[in-house]
Amino acid sequence: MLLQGKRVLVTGGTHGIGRATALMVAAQGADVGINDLQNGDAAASLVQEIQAMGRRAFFHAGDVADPQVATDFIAAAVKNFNGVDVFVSNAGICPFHSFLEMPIETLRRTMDVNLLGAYTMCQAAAQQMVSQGKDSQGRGGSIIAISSISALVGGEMQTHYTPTKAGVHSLMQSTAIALGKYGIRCNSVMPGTIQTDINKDDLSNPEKRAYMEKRIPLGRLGVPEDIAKVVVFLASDLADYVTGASVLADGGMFVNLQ
Ligand SMILES: C[C@@H]1O[C@H](O)[C@H](O)[C@H](O)[C@H]1O
Repeated sequence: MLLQGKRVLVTGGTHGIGRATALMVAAQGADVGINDLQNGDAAASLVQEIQAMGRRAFFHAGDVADPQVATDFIAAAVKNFNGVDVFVSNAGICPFHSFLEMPIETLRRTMDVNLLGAYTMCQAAAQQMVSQGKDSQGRGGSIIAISSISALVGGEMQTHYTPTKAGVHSLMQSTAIALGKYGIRCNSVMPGTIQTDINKDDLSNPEKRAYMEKRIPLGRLGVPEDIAKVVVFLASDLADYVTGASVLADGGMFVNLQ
């Protein structure tokens, strides 16, 4: 069990990469706090599934774009678990849209959820981790932000999205420096094209799907568990000397020029 007794929080945790992460960290021995926009069947069944593994779990509804939700989510972690050891900033949106006609509302919403939300959530988690102090091995906590291959490359219909993913990657580089003295590690994961709700419509176009699959040396689109495994590594003591890093998990898509 790589995460025995660790207290892990996940945003955007009731579906896709977030859900797979919540289940996999629980399977590795962690207690899990989940945040997502709405409470509902997905949240309730996830909490039940984790409790059925013998772990503690709670759900906290709220929009990450609202900084107050960050404060409240951490307060809920203190109430339920007496603190936090691992924070996974996963909540994100990608409403594909052309650049020239991009509505300001779509741009603002994408920036507020993907970057402002990641910033305020990671800051609130770090403030709590600093107040908890280091453990006997000098560990102060692990913050993991879900960035993307799109932090490194562009997307015609993602001009509002790719800057936020580059921003999340950069945020982890700077917080790694700011928080190293507290024994807190900060890293990003860069998923490639992972089949989730976020791109279901986009990949329902057979040409687009075939084009993306052809770009992947491992020959398949990713699944949420492919990313959850990387999160478990970065959350675990196996990554004790890993901070300020970014892990591409894209089946080789990024390097595949020719
Ligand atoms: C929505 C999703 O976002 C990812 O970051 C990457 O850009 C994928 O290709 C896209 O399908």
